[in-house]
Amino acid sequence: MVSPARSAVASANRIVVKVGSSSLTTAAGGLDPTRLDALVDAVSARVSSGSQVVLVSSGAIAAGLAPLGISRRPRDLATQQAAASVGQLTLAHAYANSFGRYSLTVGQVLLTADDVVRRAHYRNAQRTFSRLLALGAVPVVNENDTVATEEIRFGDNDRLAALVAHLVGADALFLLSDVDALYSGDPRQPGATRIAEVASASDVDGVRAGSVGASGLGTGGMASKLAAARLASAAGIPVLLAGASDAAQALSTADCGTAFAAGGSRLTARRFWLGYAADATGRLHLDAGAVAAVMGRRRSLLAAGITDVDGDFEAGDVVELLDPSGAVVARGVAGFDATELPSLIGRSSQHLPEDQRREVVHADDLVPLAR
Ligand SMILES: Nc1ncnc2c1ncn2[C@@H]1O[C@H](COP(=O)(O)OP(=O)(O)O)[C@@H](O)[C@H]1O
Ligand SMILES: N[C@@H](CCC(=O)OP(=O)(O)O)C(=O)O
Repeated sequence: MVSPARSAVASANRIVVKVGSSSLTTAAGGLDPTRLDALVDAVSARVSSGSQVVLVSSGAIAAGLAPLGISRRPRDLATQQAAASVGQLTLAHAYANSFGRYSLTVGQVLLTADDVVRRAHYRNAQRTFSRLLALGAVPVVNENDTVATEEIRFGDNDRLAALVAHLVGADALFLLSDVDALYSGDPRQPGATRIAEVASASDVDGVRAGSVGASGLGTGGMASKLAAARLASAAGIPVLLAGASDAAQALSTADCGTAFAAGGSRLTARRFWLGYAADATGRLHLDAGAVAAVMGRRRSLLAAGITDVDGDFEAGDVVELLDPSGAVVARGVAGFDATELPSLIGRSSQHLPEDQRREVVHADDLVPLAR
């Protein structure tokens, strides 16, 4: 029987397809036109069957290496940026030509983390995607590597793709890679078994996901794909993780790879931003009672349940909420400046001055995170 996640992915109307560097390049480095064309064939077939597709493509750095005479992926940011600057042009040109075979027009969208993290930018990006799709174009997205600094980088395109999937209101996310599915451990090691369905977060509890891919060209390996799949699933979007060489099958019938079910209902743009996209500037450490109240009973966080505070934040900033073991369990908007809290924490409301008897994080501004 086909799982609900798999049929949701197969019949999704608006989709985001992410492809990794290792699936677009030759062993010797540089873009592989045959593989790029095969991907475009599969995406174009999905478009012609009525879907709207946003393509998140890595490969700029990899594509820029050969023209610059560099033989291995550089480690320093400046050379990565130079390679991306050269390679992004090659990549965009290759997509424009390849989609042109189907009379499809592509639009290049290069995003920095700020475009997703800042609310005004987020809405601006939403408008751009919406208009591009309405006009029948295929948006081709990448991180704006040339200007992204270490501090503000998304870091990997798997996360970027999950964020874009929410941003455009996608019905499914496809993560296409050089491996055909999720395995219980790195498939390069003996004994790893293939996982076809992930119905809930606990299904991947025992999975060992490496952070370095086989090719050495991409970033993040399977660990970043798993994190992205969790993120999308938490946002209510089902995910198919499949081999890029199976793109035609993945995008038509979805009967390959690993299907991740959407967990829960779709978060509103604001709650998704709060929980997963915004930068957190501080941390509130909670006692066990406070964790149960905010996570289980969806209550506001009161000063009485906070044991410690760190970071330099102001009321209105986003902070992380940690359980007694130090794990981040939720995020929310602080109701106080960091400097006000040390004299309030651990005290119940009736013992606080009247003007400070309010929630530290209001329930409406608090997003429990998926495990
Ligand atoms: N549990 C796992 N399941 C599947 N692949 C894994 C796992 N752990 C590590 N890997 C490795 O992750 C690689 C995919 O990551 P990567 O090469 O960075 O992909 P991409 O370039 O598509 O983003 C696979 O080739 C595989 O060797
Ligand atoms: N933005 C970078 C890709 C970063 C990245 O996540 O790569 P990958 O792991 O191959 O998806 C580039 O275009 O080279």
